Amino acid sequence: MKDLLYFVRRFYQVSGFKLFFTLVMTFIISCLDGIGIYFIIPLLGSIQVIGMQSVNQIPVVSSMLAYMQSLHFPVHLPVILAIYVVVVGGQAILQKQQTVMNASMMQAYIRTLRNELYRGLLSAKWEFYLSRRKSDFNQVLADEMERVTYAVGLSIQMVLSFAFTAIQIGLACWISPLLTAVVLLFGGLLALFSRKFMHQSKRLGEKTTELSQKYYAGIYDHFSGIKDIKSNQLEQPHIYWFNQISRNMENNAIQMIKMNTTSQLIYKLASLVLIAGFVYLALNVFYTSPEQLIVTVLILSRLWPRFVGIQNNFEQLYASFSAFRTVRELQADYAEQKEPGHSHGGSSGRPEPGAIQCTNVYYRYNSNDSHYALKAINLYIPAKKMTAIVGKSGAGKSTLVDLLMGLIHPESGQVYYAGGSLLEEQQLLALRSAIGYVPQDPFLFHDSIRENLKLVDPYATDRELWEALRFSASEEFVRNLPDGLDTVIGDRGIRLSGGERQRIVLARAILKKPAILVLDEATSALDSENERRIQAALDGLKGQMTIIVIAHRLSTIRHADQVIVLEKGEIIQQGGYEQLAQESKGVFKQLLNYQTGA
Ligand SMILES: Nc1ncnc2c1ncn2[C@@H]1O[C@H](COP(=O)(O)OP(=O)(O)OP(=O)(O)O)[C@@H](O)[C@H]1O
Repeated sequence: MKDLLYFVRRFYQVSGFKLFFTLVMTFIISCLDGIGIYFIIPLLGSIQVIGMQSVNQIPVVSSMLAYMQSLHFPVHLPVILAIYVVVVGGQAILQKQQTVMNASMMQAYIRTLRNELYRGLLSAKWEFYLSRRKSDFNQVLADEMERVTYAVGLSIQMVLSFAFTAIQIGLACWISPLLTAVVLLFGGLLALFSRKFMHQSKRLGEKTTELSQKYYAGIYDHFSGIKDIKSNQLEQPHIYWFNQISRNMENNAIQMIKMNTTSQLIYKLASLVLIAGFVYLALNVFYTSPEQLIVTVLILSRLWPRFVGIQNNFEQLYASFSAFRTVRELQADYAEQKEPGHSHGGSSGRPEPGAIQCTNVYYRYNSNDSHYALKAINLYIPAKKMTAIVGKSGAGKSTLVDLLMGLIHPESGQVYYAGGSLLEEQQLLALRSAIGYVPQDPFLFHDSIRENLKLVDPYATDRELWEALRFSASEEFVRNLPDGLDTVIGDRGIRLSGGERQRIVLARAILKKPAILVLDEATSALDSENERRIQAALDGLKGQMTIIVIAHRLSTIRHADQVIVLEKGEIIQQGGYEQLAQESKGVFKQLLNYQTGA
């Protein structure tokens, strides 16, 4: 309920006066609806279905007719028909306007919620993404947001429904207090009975969330690993999985419909019993006149659907509780793990390009785990020099680089940047703007090479783009592509080879003119000729920017100013390439021997 109130409050904040306007409009529509209905009574009187005498005895109607007569309005069939047409027609026109307005309000609301959620998700720390399924973000942004918006619309409708029901109960009381009391009593008894349906709705709603999360996660995984699936002929188990989950979703939806229709059926049957009971009692016990009986049934037929509607809305609202909870939990999670710079709106100033120093840094991915990915790291990375990080697989190289880029934060120990100062929180984003990063598995968007490059500098000229491509030894192959810079490279750059992707991402990093260039196995997919060309280009950058390279192939770091050797998260060797190569023992020598075949 607390979550629902939060979303209703946000709706009020987003919609402002429009909400007020739509409430007023709904009130007018409802009044017109009521007038339209009660006008049927004099209409029946004028065509002599019931006597005009009886019509005048019905309180609301007699007041309406008296008012018309005071305005010198003749109460004849054509006049009554004309008023009826104007009232019901006016109601239909307003209803149409209100539907459009409601839809635009709901669309603005879902857009605002989605924007907030998306911005929030992007402002979280790196660690936040490590512990979550990315498909859950899709699921929340698409399905859960729809359910939340629908339920908020529903709850506002329910408030209005309550108000109209109250008005109608008032009118009904005026006409027949006893009858209204009996209807209310009956409605109250059924509301108690329907608690069972609410719980069932809530449970089915939770199942909907669970199944939809599984569905999104499965599809995301399958299409991310489609190459493995195809090459290992694993289509059948995946098709089977998809069939199963689709069937479960279908069953859940059918159960929901069955439950809704069962509750509606019970209400309908109850209304039949109620009306039959009334007719019987009215005619045989109270000897009511046929006119009174018609009016009685008319009131019942107006009030009862309102009870059923409110009941049905409650069921649907309960089914949406799981969506409220999922969104709120995600919001709370990313708010708690917000990256410091984002909370200050970031800083446009770059921290001075320069050295990085770590003193006694410890880091582990899980605080319950005894395994530290980095231990007692004491390290100095000089400005505008090339530092290489080597070590066996799992030694902690990528973790160390993530730490240097401020993606993860030490559990203990400190990281100093630039002129020996501890990075201020609001400078974190400025640090990132000074970093050019080329990862092991480079990511490119489904767009042209030009747009992929321009991501880091939207104002880059074609000359600058070609310069960056030349630097990363990509000029030749890009010129040979059918549309050159405008060639669309497919999802994640699938239409390029691994080496071509690496070179484009390197060109992108260079285009950013970074103060610190980080290459995480960035040349692993290159042939020796291209690798040699990039090596030469990187050598040319020494003295212009700080370069940090992770490399498995030791030939690529021959010209590094400093080599750091990691093992099990600790620095076990440190020094110049030649110096480490000349040591007779040690991990570096071992790695070198493996690679030279010695
Ligand atoms: N997201 C994570 N959650 C938990 N543990 C992790 C995570 N990422 C890495 N690790 C662990 O941290 C340690 C260091 O991993 P890291 O990726 O830094 O090694 P690496 O030297 O870069 O390896 P490689 O050369 O294979 O890329 C490993 O034991 C790894 O299992």
